[in-house]
Amino acid sequence: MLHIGRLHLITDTRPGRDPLAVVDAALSVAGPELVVQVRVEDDTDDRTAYELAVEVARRCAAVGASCLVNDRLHLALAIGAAGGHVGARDLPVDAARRVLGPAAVLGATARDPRTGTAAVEAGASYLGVGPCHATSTKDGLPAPIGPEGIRRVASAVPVPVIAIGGITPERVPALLAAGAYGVAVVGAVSGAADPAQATAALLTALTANPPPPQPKWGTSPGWDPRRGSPLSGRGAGADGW
Ligand SMILES: Cc1ncc(COP(=O)(O)OP(=O)(O)O)c(N)n1
Ligand SMILES: Cc1nc(C(=O)O)sc1CCOP(=O)(O)O
Ligand SMILES: [Mg+2]
Repeated sequence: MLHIGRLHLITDTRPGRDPLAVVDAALSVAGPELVVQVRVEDDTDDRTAYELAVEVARRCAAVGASCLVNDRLHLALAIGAAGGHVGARDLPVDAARRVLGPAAVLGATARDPRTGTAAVEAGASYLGVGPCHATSTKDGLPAPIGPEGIRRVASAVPVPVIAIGGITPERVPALLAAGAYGVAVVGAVSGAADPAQATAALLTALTANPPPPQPKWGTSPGWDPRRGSPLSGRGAGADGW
């Protein structure tokens, strides 16, 4: 089974931010424990996104941390990232899996058990589930689902759940108790006066609350290349798999 880190730092590329300085600070504290997800604004051109992703991947590689790319899977492939993350308006999970291949980490956004189960069946390695709490980082999200929303999804799927949206160290214990394996943050680190100290506080909250053993994760169907492509006419159920 793939190893997936428990603390995901998502880059903040809004005007006035310095995503690489924040990544450097977080990596200096978390090292290989950290997953950095490269996420850029929708109107950022691919060249700019690529240049940021190259720098993030280089920094991650230097300390053994993982780098994922949000949405733009061609960039994930181009920079040799560990994988990518997709949501409802991105490539469907099965298509994303075909792009990235069977060995990659593939995250998918889910807000309820039905979507989460479908994403796992389609090949997701982990689920990003939220928004757990109100966030000022992203507009247009549905109402927060809280720890109870995490519990509903986590109890339904055989893959790690990464809680997202308004995460702070103080909120971590309730989310882990609800079944989250880890957390993804933007503002808690990027908006902090001291991003290194903020990273340390999140790591402390996570390690003080280790996840319970999850034998069910080993049973995840993950991605089965025998499913073929929708374009090939082959697929789960079509010939009895
Ligand atoms: C860990 C994690 N969870 C959820 C998301 C959100 O992805 P998505 O719904 O595709 O929205 P955008 O981030 O693309 O705006 C995420 N990126 N990471
Ligand atoms: C990018 C993103 N996706 C979300 C979702 O719920 O799908 S919440 C979110 C932003 C998270 O930022 P912060 O840690 O500052 O709240
Ligand atoms: Mg997306």
